[in-house]
Amino acid sequence: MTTSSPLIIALDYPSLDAALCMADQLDPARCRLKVGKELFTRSGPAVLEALHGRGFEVFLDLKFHDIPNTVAGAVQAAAEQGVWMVNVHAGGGRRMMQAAAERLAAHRLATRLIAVTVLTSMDAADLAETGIKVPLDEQVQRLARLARDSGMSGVVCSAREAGMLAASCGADFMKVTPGIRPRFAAADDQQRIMTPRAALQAGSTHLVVGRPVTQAADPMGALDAIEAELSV
Ligand SMILES: O=c1ccn([C@@H]2O[C@H](COP(=O)(O)O)[C@@H](O)[C@H]2O)c(=O)[nH]1
Repeated sequence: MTTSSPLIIALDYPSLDAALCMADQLDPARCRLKVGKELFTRSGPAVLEALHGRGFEVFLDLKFHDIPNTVAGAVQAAAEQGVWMVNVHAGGGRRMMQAAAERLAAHRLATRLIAVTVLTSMDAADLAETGIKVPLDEQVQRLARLARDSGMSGVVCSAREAGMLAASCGADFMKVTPGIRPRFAAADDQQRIMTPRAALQAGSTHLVVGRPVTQAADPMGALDAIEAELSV
């Protein structure tokens, strides 16, 4: 089932059972689901099969970052398992991203392919410590343009950069934004955060929400509150 909702719920759980317990409370008409490194490393492709069987579109968030041939093979493997979207790190460079995009095209695989710019858990000081001395916004802009020119359908960025990227890369270029924090939620390890409503208004095309829902005392109540905020 496909949905018009911008919400992608991050199933960051240590077991398949825990992830499915949450998925069974959710509705594929109301959100997509994200499978990340912890859950996939624990459960493998079985989790994709289980979520697809329940009608969900799945974003496989493994952030591939390796030599072009390796990443192209990994992206192909993900797409052949029917995921809606998969990602790589834009820092892997043009030839890596192009190889991945070309592999999908060569096999007529319609999975969306996007690239991570600067992790939402990082601030300017974190970035500088890695040796990147330009302002954080400028680095996000540079990587987003490189991703677009290398055949990506969009990027992962924070909602704070979504407006800037809508102007430079176009409204249709996907701006998938984690670091979404409703007013009732803690920031946790996220540095560049925004509320759901502000993120959509800023130009995010998709909102990734994990702990504010999955770790809430009342997860469905938290999701209802987020949806209510978005529909105001
Ligand atoms: O820059 C990035 C890229 C990916 N993520 C992932 O999104 C979710 C966010 O979860 P929260 O619990 O809402 O913080 C998580 O799975 C990350 O791996 C990101 O946060 N930032």
